[in-house]
Amino acid sequence: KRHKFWETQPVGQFKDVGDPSLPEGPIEPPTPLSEVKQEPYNLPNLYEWITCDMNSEDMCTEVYNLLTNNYVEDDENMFRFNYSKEFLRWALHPPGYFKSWHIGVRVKSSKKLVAFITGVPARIRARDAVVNMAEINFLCVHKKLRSKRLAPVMIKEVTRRVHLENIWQAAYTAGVVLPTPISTCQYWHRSLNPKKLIDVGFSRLGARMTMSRTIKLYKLPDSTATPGFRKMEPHDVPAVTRLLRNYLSQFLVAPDFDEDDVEHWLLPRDDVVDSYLVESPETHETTDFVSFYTLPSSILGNQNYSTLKAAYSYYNVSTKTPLLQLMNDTLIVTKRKDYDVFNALDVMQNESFLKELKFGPGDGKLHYYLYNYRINHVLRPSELGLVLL
Ligand SMILES: COc1cccc(CC(=N)NC(=O)c2cccnc2OC2CCNCC2)c1
Repeated sequence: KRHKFWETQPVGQFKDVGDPSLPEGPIEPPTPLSEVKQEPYNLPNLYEWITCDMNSEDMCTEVYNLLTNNYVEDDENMFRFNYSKEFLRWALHPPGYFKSWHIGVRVKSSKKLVAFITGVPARIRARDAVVNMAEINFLCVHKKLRSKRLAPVMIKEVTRRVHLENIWQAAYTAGVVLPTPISTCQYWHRSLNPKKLIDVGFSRLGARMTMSRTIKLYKLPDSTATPGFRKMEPHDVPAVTRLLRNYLSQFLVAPDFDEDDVEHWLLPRDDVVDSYLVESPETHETTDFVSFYTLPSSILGNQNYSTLKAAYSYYNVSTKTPLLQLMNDTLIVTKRKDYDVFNALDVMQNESFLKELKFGPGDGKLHYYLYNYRINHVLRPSELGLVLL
C-alpha cells in the first residue's frame, strides 16, 4: 500500500490538491505542550535511541561513518554523498540548535549506530507568514536494516522532539515523490573536470565528441572577470544580510535570514561553504553575492578515483553584475580550487544561466515538502528561494 505512513500525517494529501476550500497555512493547530507525548516512541526490541552530541569527536565520527556507508546514492548506485565531519558540525549547529533533535538509533548489545535523523531550527517565510520550522535532514537507515519500517518511527520521534520545543512545522526534501511536493526541482551539473567525470561514469562523451574537444568545451579562464569580486569576510555580514533579505523577498517560500543566520550559514569555512561578493571599487557598496557548499561523493567501484569533489550552488544575489557573469566567475573559482563538478537546482533565477554556462540536466529531481503547512498551489522552481543541505 503506497504511503501507508504519510497518509496518517498532517501533510498535503494527493486527494486534497487543488481543493480551494482548504485554507493555506497550518493543517493542524499546535497541541498544548502537556499533551505532547513525553516519552520516546517505541523502537523494535533490539534497538535504543541515542541523542548524538556532534561536538563529541567519537560521536561525530560514528555519524560520519554511518552516512559514508549508508546515505543517499544516485539512481544508478555509482555515487554516495560523503558529507565531511566539519560539514556535519556546521549543518547541525546553527544559531538556536537543539542537541535533542540530533537523533541516533543504536543496537542495544553492540552499541553500533545503525540509523540517524536530524532537525535544525529555521525561520522560513511562506508567502507573507514567517514560520518557525524544523529543517529535517540526514535520515539514514543502515543498508542491512532497510524495510524494517524504522524510518516512520524515526520521523515520528523527531516530530515529537520538535513539538516539545513548540515548533509545529517542518521543511524537507527527497528524491522520491511523497504526499505532496510544494515544488519539484530539476538538478543540473556543470563539468569542471570532464576527463575525470567521464572516467568515473558521471558524464558520457557527447556524440561526435572527442575527449580533447570535450576538455576544450568546458575550459574556463584562470581569473575572474568582475572588478571587486572577493571572498566574504566577517565585516560583510550586515551588508550581505541586507542584500539577501531584499533578494529573497521575491520568492514565495524562502528563509528569513537575520545577521546571526548569515554569519553562520554564509561566512566561508574551508571545504564546507564558500561565499564571494562584489564590492564596487568606486562606491564600496556590496552589489552582488554568490555562495556554494562542498559536498563530495564517494565513487563506488572505480579503479582510479575514490571521491568526486562537488560544489553545490547555495544562495546567489545579483543586483548590478549580470547573474551570468557572477556565476561564470564562481565556476572559475571552483575550477581553480580543483572541484570536479558544480551542481545547481533550477530554483530562484538559476534557470537564467544554466544552459548558457554549459550545465547539463541531471537524471533526477529533488522534491520539496512542508510538514503541517498547506500551500494551495505547487510552486514553480523559480518561485522557490530555499536551498537545503
Ligand atoms: C554525484 O553524487 C550523488 C550522490 C548521491 C545522490 C546524487 C543525486 C542526487 N540526489 N542529487 C541531489 O539530490 C542534488 C542535486 C543537485 C543539488 N542538490 C542536490 O541535493 C542536495 C540537497 C538535498 N540534500 C542532498 C544534497 C548524486
